[in-house]
Amino acid sequence: MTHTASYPLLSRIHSPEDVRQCSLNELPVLADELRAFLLESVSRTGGHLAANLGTVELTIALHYTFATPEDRLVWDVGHQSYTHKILSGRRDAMHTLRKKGGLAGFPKRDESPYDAFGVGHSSTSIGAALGMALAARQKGEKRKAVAIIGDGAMTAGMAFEALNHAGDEKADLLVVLNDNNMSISANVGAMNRYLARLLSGPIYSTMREGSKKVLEHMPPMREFMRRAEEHVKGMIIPGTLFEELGLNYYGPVDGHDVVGLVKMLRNLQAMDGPLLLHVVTHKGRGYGPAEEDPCTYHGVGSFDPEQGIQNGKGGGTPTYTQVFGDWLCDQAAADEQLVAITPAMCEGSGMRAFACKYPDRYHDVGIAEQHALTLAAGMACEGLKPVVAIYSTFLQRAYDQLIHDVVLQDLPVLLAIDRAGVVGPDGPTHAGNLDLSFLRCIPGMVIMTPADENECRRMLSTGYLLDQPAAVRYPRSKGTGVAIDEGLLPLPLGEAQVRRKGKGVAILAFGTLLTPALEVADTLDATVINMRFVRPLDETRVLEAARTHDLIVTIEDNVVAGGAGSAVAECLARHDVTARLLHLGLPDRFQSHGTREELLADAGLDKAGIEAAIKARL
Ligand SMILES: Cc1ncc(C[n+]2csc(CCOP(=O)(O)OP(=O)(O)O)c2C)c(N)n1
Ligand SMILES: CC(=O)[C@@H](O)[C@H](O)COP(=O)(O)O
Ligand SMILES: [Mg+2]
Repeated sequence: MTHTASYPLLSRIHSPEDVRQCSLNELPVLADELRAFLLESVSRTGGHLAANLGTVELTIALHYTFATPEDRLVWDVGHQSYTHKILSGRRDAMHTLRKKGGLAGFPKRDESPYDAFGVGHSSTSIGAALGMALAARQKGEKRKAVAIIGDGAMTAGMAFEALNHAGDEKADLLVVLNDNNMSISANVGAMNRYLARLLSGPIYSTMREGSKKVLEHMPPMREFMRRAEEHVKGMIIPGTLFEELGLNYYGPVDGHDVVGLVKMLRNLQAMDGPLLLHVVTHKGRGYGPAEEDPCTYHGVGSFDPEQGIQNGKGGGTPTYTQVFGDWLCDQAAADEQLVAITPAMCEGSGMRAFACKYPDRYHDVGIAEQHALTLAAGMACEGLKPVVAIYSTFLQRAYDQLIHDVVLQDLPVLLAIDRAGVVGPDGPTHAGNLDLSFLRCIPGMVIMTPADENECRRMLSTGYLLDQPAAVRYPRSKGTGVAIDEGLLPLPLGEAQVRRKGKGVAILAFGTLLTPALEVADTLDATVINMRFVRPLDETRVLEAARTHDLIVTIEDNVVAGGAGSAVAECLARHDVTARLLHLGLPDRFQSHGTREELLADAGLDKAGIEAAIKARL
């Protein structure tokens, strides 16, 4: 619960309507209280901290100015929407953030009428807000649609596709570009440099104070624009890229001056047509450690704000991500044709060491998954050996590029698919539950599911050495603690491994669920086969198991529909072998947020669930 003593003004706010009752002078006080509340709350629950600290004033100003929820606020990614959640009636539930049954980490349409659009993946805001604006126009409804998008999210093709359309449609849309000069790590690309030029160039430097004053004192914008539109815009920033795309550009303005923001937004509110407001913010604002190191404070676990996050080396069992990062450096040392590509997820994918060691062979393409795949294809055409490290959920966006540009041309690109299967607190937008299903149907792909970290390393070597497209998919978790080979030894392609010989039941495990499968097998005296490859499937082992056991159980951390178990069923059907089959996997619905362990247990994929399901079938 919020302590009234600590947050006297914030504790009076139960909805945006209450915000709108505040005087302008109270808004900076509200911002201070919100920032303190955010730090206190997120340091306990974990979540996305730095981006939220940076958008406090902007969020207050938006709710203060616009008639939400009638006017639509569409947050891009949504990792910066905590102030929005707090102001729209969810303050007292913030302690449940990202926990099972609690508030989602992103805006979600069924969580609140103020969440105009469900998000999690980047760069959808302009398209969605444009859709809402066009719908309002068609229905004859007068309301604003506002997209709030970061400079990182602005690097994606989707954002440009929507801008291109918006400028042409002349729809009633406001795009607020929240420019903090950061993605998760440093932002990249020519667009980023262009935005920096807008901020540092002589025009902005000399006009900054002047233009701010012009805007603060100008009469209501509609009237003003009628009188001198071109003149004023010319005074602020002439000829921006956004103007060329058909949006009226305003700014850059200070995103931490809440009163100035309100005045600016009120002016823009009175204008029609597509507008873009360039707002400059500081990621991590107000909390020293996060201001200095916004990357570390982008997404945090719980920590003591007095101490800050302690980045000890930690030792212990490595995560699959770390295993990939180590393998990448070792493989790069062994082969100078190796190049590595990330769509803006350097740290999350374990590539920081590689990026420092091999800067010329490291390519952060921005939030551009589609481009990442096609770029890799182009490099492979010229004899390089690209490794694309990508989260399972974000690979969904590059599906056509994978099929059309990589696999159809049989190019040797290795996908290191992290965050496969159950992910956890980020919820369904970030779940990697579908990849086996959507990869398995692509002719010519090799798909590997390591059961432990050593196998992960060996599978990466296997995929790398193949002269064809290959994928290794691994979860967001620590390994099992097995010893890891130092070399770069491949595995025999398409060969499963019998891990336990039993009778009656044969468990065919794909990936890290081998561990609970082995535990269950000890109780049931079942055979366990570590299948390793979803494609090519070890058909010999599958057929043999079917012929010598009463029940075949397939286990995977992918949805059952179309997953690895389906591959087994198809194999049996193809060979006209009849067997009793039990498919264990993720359910045929989107799983909500919670810890990985909770979500696996909910799906019946912990030891107890697996055992119960098999016994029930027996
Ligand atoms: C399609 C997709 N790719 C990658 C991500 C991971 N991701 C989340 S936030 C983020 C950085 C966004 O930068 P920006 O829009 O500038 O927001 P900031 O964190 O700086 O406020 C990235 C890469 C994502 N959510 N969606
Ligand atoms: C919002 C977003 O997409 C990322 O910040 C994501 O939450 C990172 O997830 P990991 O913590 O698994 O790297
Ligand atoms: Mg940013």
